[in-house]
Formats: sequence, C-alpha cells, structure tokens
Amino acid sequence: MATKSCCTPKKPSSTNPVSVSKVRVIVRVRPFLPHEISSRNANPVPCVSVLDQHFESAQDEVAVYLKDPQTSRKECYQLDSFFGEEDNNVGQIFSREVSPMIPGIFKGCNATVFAYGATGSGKTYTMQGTNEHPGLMTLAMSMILSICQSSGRTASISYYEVYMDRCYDLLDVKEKEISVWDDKDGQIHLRGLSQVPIHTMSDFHDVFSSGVQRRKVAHTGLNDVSSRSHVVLVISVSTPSADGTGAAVFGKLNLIDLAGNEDNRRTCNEGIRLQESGKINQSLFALSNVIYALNNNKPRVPYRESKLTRILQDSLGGTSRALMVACLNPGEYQESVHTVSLAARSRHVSNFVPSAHKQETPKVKVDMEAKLKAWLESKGKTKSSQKLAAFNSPVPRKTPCSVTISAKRCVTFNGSVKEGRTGINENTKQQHTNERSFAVAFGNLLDSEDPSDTFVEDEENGNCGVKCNNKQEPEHHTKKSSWEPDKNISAEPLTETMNSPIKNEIKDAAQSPLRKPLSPLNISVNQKPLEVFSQTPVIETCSANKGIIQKNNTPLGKFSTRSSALKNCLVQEYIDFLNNASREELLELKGIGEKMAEYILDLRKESPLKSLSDLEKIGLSSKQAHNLFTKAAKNLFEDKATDSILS
Ligand SMILES: Nc1ncnc2c1ncn2[C@@H]1O[C@H](COP(=O)(O)OP(=O)(O)OP(=O)(O)O)[C@@H](O)[C@H]1O
Repeated sequence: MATKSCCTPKKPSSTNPVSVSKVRVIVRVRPFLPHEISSRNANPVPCVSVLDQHFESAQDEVAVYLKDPQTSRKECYQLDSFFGEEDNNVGQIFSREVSPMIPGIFKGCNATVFAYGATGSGKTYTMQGTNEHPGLMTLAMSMILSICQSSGRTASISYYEVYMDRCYDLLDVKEKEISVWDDKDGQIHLRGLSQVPIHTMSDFHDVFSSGVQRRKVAHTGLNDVSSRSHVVLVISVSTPSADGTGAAVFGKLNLIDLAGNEDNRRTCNEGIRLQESGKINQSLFALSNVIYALNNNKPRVPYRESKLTRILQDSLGGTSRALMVACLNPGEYQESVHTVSLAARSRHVSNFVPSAHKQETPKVKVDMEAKLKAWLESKGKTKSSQKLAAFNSPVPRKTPCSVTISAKRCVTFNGSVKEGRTGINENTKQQHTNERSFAVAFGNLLDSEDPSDTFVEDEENGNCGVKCNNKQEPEHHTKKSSWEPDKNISAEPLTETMNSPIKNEIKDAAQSPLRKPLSPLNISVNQKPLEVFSQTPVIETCSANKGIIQKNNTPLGKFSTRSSALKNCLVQEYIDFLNNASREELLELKGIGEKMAEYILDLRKESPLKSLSDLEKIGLSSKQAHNLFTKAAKNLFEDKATDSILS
C-alpha cells in the first residue's frame, strides 16, 4: 500500500486573475422507511415538496417548500435543484450534478461533493450507497476509471475520517493521526496519508470496503448506526503534462459524507457521545461559516476554525467546484427547515478577489516565510528556526478519547437545554445574540491569557487569495451556468407575485418570522457553541446579565462595542509603530529586546506588518504576539494613570 504525503499539486497559473466559482446546493429527500410508514398508519405525509421544477430550463432553480403537517408552519427556500423521494434519486443526482464535474478534474481542478443533513437523513446512503444501489462515491469512481482507461491516465484513492477534529487514515491504520499542513504555495498536505492506485472497480471495492469497516460508528438513540465522523474519499487523477516533460498535473475529487448534526436533547447523548456530538456540531458550524464567508465575499474566510475546513481549504472556494447535497428525512419538519435554511444560505458561493489587498497578501506571506526561514538558517539554528521546522513535523498522537470538553461547558449547555424546552421565543433569541456579542467583545478586550483568534485568522484570508489566483477557471462550462458569477447572491425567501393557493402559502411562508435569513454566529475562542445546529437556540445565561444586555444601546452594550473598536484601534497603532519605529524606539517597548528588534526590522524590510499574526513569522506564537501587544497597551494605560496622578 503506497503511503506518501498526499497533497493538492500546484495548479496551472490562471490567465484570469479574478476567479469565481460557486457551490451548487441541491436537496435530496429520502423515502419514508417501512417502520416510518407503519407508525404513520401507512399514510405518511412528507414535510417537503418542490414547486415548478424544470430540469430542462436553463435557469435550473427550484422553490423548496416545507410544511409541518402537525402545526401547519411553512417555509420556502430557493435552491438549485430538488430530488424527491424516488428510489433512484442518487443515480439522478450523479448524472445531472456530479458527472459534469468530473472532466474538470482531468484538467487539474479540484471538486468537492458533500452530503449534509441531520442524522438519519440519508447522507451515507447517498454517498456510499449499498451493493444494490451504488452511491455517488462508487458512481464517480466508475466514471473516472473509464476515462482513465480510455486515455492512459491513472487514478488513486485516499480514504480518511475526521473524528473529534483529528484526521485518521482509513486505508492503512497508523499509530499517528494524519497531520495537516500547507506549504508556501498554499497547497494543503496530509502527511502520511495512504494513496492507493486503482485500476479496476474490483480494486476499488476491495480497498474501499476495507476502509468502510474501519469507519467509526456508534449507536445513538436516533439512528442505529450513526456515523460519528466526517468521512472523505479522495479520488486523484494524474495526466502527462502537455509539454511532454513527464511532469503530471493532478486534480482531485473529494466526496464527503459529513457526520450528522445532532440535537442532543433528542439523542440523550452523554459522556463521549456528547463530546463527539459537540465536535461534530462545531465543525459543521465552522463549515457553514466558511461557506457563508465565501458566499458573501467576506474579507476573512475562517478555514482554520476546524480541521475539516482546513483540509477543505484547497477544495472549497476559488475555482474548485462544489456540490452540497442537503439530505432530508421527509418526516422531520424541524430538522429539514434547519438543513434547508443552511443550504439556502450556502447556495451561491463566489470566491471573488476584487481587491489588491487580497491578491497581495498571500504573496507577501509566502515570500516572508521563505525569506525568514533562509535568514534564520543563515544565522544558525535559532529557537525561532526550530519553531518553524517544528511546524512541518507530525503532531504527537492523542487518542480520540483524550480530547475533552470542559465539564463546565457541558453543564451550562445541559441546563440551558432544559430552559430552552419550556418555550423559547424570538425575543429570547435576540437576547441570546446580544449576550454572545457582548461576551465576545468584552472577552477580547486586553485579554492576555486568551488571545483572540482574529489576529491569526486575518492571515487565512491571504491563503484563500493564493488559491484563487493560482486556480484555473474550468473550461467545460460554456453556457451561462449556475457556476458562473451571479451578482444576486441571496438566500432570501421568495417574493415574486404568486397566484395559486399553494403559491400564496409559499408567500406566507416567506414572510414568516421564522424565515429570517440566517446570519453567521460569531465564533471565537471565547465562545464555541456546542449546539449550533440544534433546532432551538439554547444559550441561556445567568439572569443577572439578561437585564443589562437586552439591548445594544444600554450603557454596557455601548461600552462593549466601543471597547472592541478601541482595541482594534490600539492594535492598528501598535502595528504602525512596529512598521515605523527606529531600532531604539522598538527597544523602548516592553517585551522587545535586541534580538526581537532585529527580527522586526528585518521582517518589515520585505513588507510592512499587516496584523499581529505577522509576528508569527519571526517564531512567536499567536499568544506571544498578543502578549507583546498587551504589554504595550497596559504600559500605555499605566503611563496615563501615572501622568494624571502626577499632574
Ligand atoms: N433512497 C433510499 N431508499 C431506501 N432507504 C434509504 C434511502 N435513503 C436512505 N435510506 C435509509 O435511511 C436510513 C438512514 O440513512 P443513512 O444511514 O444514510 O443516514 P445518515 O444521514 O448517513 O445518518 P448518520 O448521520 O446518522 O450516519 C438508512 O436505513 C438508509 O438505508
């Protein structure tokens, strides 16, 4: 079994510096299962339907309509396509949605298909399938192999899972988890991941089924064999280069069966299951934040918020094609609304790179890192150069069980679940949102023990820019397709004039207060919600805080907002100072010694510092960089206090 560092090879340079791609978002509804039919007196009513779908229409857009048979609540969302309860809907999804992505892989583009949905909604059935009904993984492998066989190209697979934010090889059990790192070109590497050549479908079945056996599954109250990890099949292809030098250009297709998002109130999870569920929900939340950021051209794409999104960094956004299959259980209204609303929000992903800043940042990062490493090495083995080298070494192994979530967090969460059950309303939700923003703003202010991720994550946006600029626009979509840029990026409810009764119902649904467009929740080291994918917001804080921060315009609300702005100003001033100060001036700052001053002077020669995270290029950890700033800021306040006492 071949074991090597698995990475996305360098993409051909783009002729068009502005590369745009989108995630197509489709809905797949599984049929009612026999026991569900019998429990509904043989007359189950699906909670989801579609209005006016025309596969032949160029517009290729559908209105997905959700109605709760019990309460008559309704919702409506626009998505790219809808596959109803027919038996062979996976085959249809493959031929209409996945097979058009495959030719691009032979041209060096990446593509990703992921199944998202609640536990038991049919994700594994869709991706992995059964012997009788092959899933998208098998169908894709088959098509890729037939192209390889007719063109002399080669294919190989890797298969791994991300469990509790750790990556494990499913084809070759190893002592160590797979470490993830990105090189100076912004390419993602999974060090030590097996890559097995596949020549025939029989090879594939042998290798794949052994991997499937290793997948971690466990019993929960909702689905007998519920997958507790995200599982990724990577099919890579190589092809001789056009210039005949023998170098190969690679493309890869990631097929991802995401773990099901869970509502722990329903699963009654506890112990390790609760921890697993927290990690699952957290990483799905991170994925939704990444998609949201891409969707809305946000300057910061938080790829580093979870292992999953970090791994997908080179396959989500840029010119990588992506398809999200939102899987629905037709008997679960609330779950379906939750899944479809996230899917609708994710619908149009466009990784547009309009500003000079975005295009410059990655280059600066790459050049600075390379130069710094060379410079450090030229001065002998310094502590800093060892730190840089350590970045490339595998992470020491920890078993999944060694990952813990603080008991305090679980207790708070459980307590709040109980309160949430008693009936949560919109005001309460608003209050929760306010409480969250308050906590983040206040917690970030000069918190030297718990540095905000903001400083680190600004840099990630640069990484995104590297990918965008390096990637090639796929060639095989010539007509105006849904992959092309669309200025009307929106997951808004339907608002057109509708006449029929069902259309009126849809209009009502669109106006329903429940149908508020989702907005991304802020996530930081201070606040990592375990239950972001649960159906009801559940963060309930102590009653003392409730009254104070109910509205943003309270004195405390204003203070927390302004203090956050003040911190940003101070950080900017500090960076400006580091960029402009003389050696002597640098030495006057607390925490900056001779060596540090020398590093900073050398670092900024190449390019000015843009954020505190740039200080990591000289070997500081994000915490050290933050502490450096905190010392300077505290010093400032101490000086002011002394001044006022003296005057
Ligand atoms: N088209 C279909 N025809 C028949 N059964 C189906 C179909 N789709 C899904 N199922 C069945 O529905 C059940 C749940 O599906 P599956 O295990 O794929 O859900 P899941 O979303 O992967 O759940 P989890 O996240 O817990 O792993 C399984 O018994 C599966 O066989």
